[in-house]
Amino acid sequence: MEIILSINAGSSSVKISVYKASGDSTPEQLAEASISGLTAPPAKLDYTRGDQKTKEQELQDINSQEDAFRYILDHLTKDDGLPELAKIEDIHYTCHRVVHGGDYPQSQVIDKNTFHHIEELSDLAPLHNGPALGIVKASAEMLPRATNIAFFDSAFHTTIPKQISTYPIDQKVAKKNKLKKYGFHGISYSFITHAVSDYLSKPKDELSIMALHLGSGASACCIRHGRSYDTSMGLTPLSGLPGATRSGDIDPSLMFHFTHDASRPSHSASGHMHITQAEEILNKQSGWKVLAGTTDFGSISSSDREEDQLAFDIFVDRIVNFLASYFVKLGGEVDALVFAGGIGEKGEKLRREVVKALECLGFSLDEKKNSNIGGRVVEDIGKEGAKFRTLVAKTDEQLEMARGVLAERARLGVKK
Ligand SMILES: Nc1ncnc2c1ncn2[C@@H]1O[C@H](COP(=O)(O)OP(=O)(O)O)[C@@H](O)[C@H]1O
Ligand SMILES: CC(=O)OP(=O)(O)O
Ligand SMILES: [Mg+2]
Repeated sequence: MEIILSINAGSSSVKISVYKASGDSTPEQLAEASISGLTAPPAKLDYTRGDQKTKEQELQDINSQEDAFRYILDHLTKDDGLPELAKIEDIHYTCHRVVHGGDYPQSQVIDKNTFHHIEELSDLAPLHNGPALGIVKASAEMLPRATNIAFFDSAFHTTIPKQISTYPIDQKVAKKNKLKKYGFHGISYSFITHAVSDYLSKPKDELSIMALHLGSGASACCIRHGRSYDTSMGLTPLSGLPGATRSGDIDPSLMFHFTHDASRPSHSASGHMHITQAEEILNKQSGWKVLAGTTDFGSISSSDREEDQLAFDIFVDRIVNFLASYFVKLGGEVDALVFAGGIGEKGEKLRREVVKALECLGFSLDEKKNSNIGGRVVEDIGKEGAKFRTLVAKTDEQLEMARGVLAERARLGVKK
């Protein structure tokens, strides 16, 4: 038996699942802990082990992804109901979600070389890779016997064709500085592709879907024949859809009119976090936080305040822009529109408004199904007789990574 710790560090949360695996069988989840609200303190802990559930326990002094990781590890090893993890040495593998993996098309065991390479990539995604590397370091120090494996959010998108991933800028500079569309949330899109392919009993390489991963960071993905063909995020997770604290797409020259200090280093620049004021403003001081004064899209959706409605309408408008474009890119051959991520899974009203906008294309919701999402991995919320399907998928990046370890031991060079 092997124990796998799967760590999903997001921009506002850290989710960690513990799995037990025998041989190459499907990993069995023993417990799941998540700390959310890192961008809107106090942070809150949710913990599930079997029937035991703790919800929204407020935590003090948890301010970063690394704090959250240390807290959860301590919580797991002290849980008497989790004898499999009584000793920290019992953990065989730690999977790390690393947002920016450059051109890595697959997961990698983290050794000195890969760590250094990921560190170099941090310049391209300083706000995302920094915290993940903090956790990798802490994990190497606290779990010296575990094998650390990095799973990249960008890997799923290495199939995007050149005409879509190339920015129309001087190609010498683009090549030298590795400036192109990478795309993110790929671990989630990979999970969604598997789950929908199973649900529809359609082989992955025949499956074409338009998927939305809507969480603190939000993105859309056009998946053609089981592979990423286009996605809304780009060089960094800033582009595309707006999010909890991110602007999403804007006119690039807007920043120079917003502040004269755009190119100055930001006060949160440190160590390998070289970030400018512009990056700080567009990544951390924009989106729902400044439009509506909250990063909780649930409360935005249920409010009739003018600023909340504006935030909500902006989101619907931007999502529809991408879906319309992806529908055309897929030549109308779409097996399903799929909602996922915290907002995609819980945002009943958002799903209703997005699908309403797509009615002209042949998507339609069943109101009852839309308001009664149960516990299944994939649920059909489309109206019977609609030309295209609409699904909700409970995405699980931790499980996707744990499965990846078991399925790819040989390539990764890790023993049973
Ligand atoms: N009932 C709800 N309706 C709409 N959105 C919700 C609801 N409950 C939570 N959310 C949103 O889900 C987001 C978290 O999504 P999640 O995918 O877990 O985020 P992360 O990007 O941190 O992984 C929260 O920021 C919140 O805005
Ligand atoms: C890539 C990205 O934006 O991740 P998250 O939604 O976790 O911030
Ligand atoms: Mg997430």
